[in-house]
Order: sequence, then C-alpha cells, then structure tokens
Amino acid sequence: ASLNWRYQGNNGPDQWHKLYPIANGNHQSPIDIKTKEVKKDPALGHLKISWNLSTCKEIVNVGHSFHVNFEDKDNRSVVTGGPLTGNYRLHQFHFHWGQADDQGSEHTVDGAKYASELHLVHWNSDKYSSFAEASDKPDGLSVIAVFLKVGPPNEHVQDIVKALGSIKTKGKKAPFTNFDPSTLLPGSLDYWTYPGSLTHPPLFESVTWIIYKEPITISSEQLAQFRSLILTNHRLPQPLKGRQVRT
Ligand SMILES: NS(=O)(=O)/N=C1/NCCO1
Ligand SMILES: [Zn+2]
Repeated sequence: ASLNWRYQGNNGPDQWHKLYPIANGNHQSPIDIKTKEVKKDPALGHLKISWNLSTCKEIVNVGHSFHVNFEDKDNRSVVTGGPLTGNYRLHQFHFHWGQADDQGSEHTVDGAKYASELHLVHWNSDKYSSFAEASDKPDGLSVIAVFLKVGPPNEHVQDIVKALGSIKTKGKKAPFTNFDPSTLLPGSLDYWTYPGSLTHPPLFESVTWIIYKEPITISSEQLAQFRSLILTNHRLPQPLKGRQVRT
C-alpha cells in the first residue's frame, strides 16, 4: 500500500513510527559517523564493483524522490568484497538533498552535513530471487553511499539533471540508458561500513551500509534542479545503539 508518509509536515519523520514501529529500532539509518570511534578492521578488503552500463534502464519520479532503475534479472551489475559475503546486484540509485545547500545528506561525519548523498541500492542475489524478497532480510541489501559537496557542476550528475524535465510529476518515467554509475564514484575508495536500515519507510533493518569517505561535487544550480522536483527528502541521523562503524 502506498501509505502516505512524507518528509515534512504531519506525516514527517517524527511520525513514521506510528505506521512503522521499526523507526525506533536498534539498527536505524542514517547515523552520525564519529570518526574517532570508528574501528580499523584489517579483515575488510577492497570493494569489488562491476557495474555494466547496459543494465541502466529508466528514470522514475516516485513522489518523494527520483530513482534510476537497473535491469537486475542477471548478475551483469554486481558488487562484492569489502564487508559483503557473495554478490549483491545493483537495483537502483537515487539521491537525498535538503531545502538549502547547507544540509541534505543523510549520514553526517562528526556532525557535518553534506549538501546531498547518493545511494546505490543492491540486493543479495546469491540468497534471494528479487529486491522485494531480499528487502526485509538482515543480509538482504547493501547500499553504497557517496557524499556530494557544493562545488563545480558535475558533468555526470548533469546527465541526470537533464532527464528530470521529463519526469516532473509523481509516477512519470522516461528511458534512461547507458549511464555508467561508476562515473559518480570518488577517486579514493576508502569507506566506512556499518549495519543499518532503509532510511525511509518501510525502514527495514536489512542494509549493510558502505559509505565512501571522499565526496564528489555538485553545483548549487544542479541542487536547485533536484529541488524543482522535490524540495527535501533527507532523514536526520538516528541513535547508534552500540553499533560499530568499521573502516
Ligand atoms: N534511502 S534508502 O535507504 O536507500 N531506501 C531505499 N528504499 C528503497 C530502496 O532504497
Ligand atoms: Zn536513499
């Protein structure tokens, strides 16, 4: 059911627990990453990313955000390694942003907010047969997050911004093909990882978060184009409840 939760006003984040009690759970996301408390784990290897641009399919206005959806009927676009066991298949990516450039990311670093945050959503295709089946399992999902700071226009984000004109209203979709999401990754592949949740309803605690330390850039004008679709769509940091962030 497309239950009516929102980011502002009456059904905003502080009310989500009424329909989704897990909102007050012990593994909620996002979190504030306190870098002094992060634990170095030598067992954590590099992430192995092999995304195939042939799997990029369409861009959709989902009301509270826009998604770039990927064909995920085979293992053409997968991530493995790092904290992950087995293959996780790329399902979609989307962004979060705020109503002004001084906020908008979901995760924060020592209390600092970035202007936006990219989420590349993957599901465990070794154990489950679809995103939907994997979405509420503890080892079901992995989301790769990249921070965006305000700076020069990002030529790859511009390809996405140009497509927003054709999905101005909720439910609208348009073809969006041959986009390579690896153009949105930073130079350094250092990351933080911790066990968490989806950051909006249904808020399932099924996500292995992998957050790159180095941000990429986005311009103020490109952010304004995001806002022309949806004003703001970021949840504030949630209690860590004893979880360990590793690097
Ligand atoms: N912001 S998030 O945690 O990636 N949330 C979702 N929900 C569906 C897919 O990703
Ligand atoms: Zn997200």
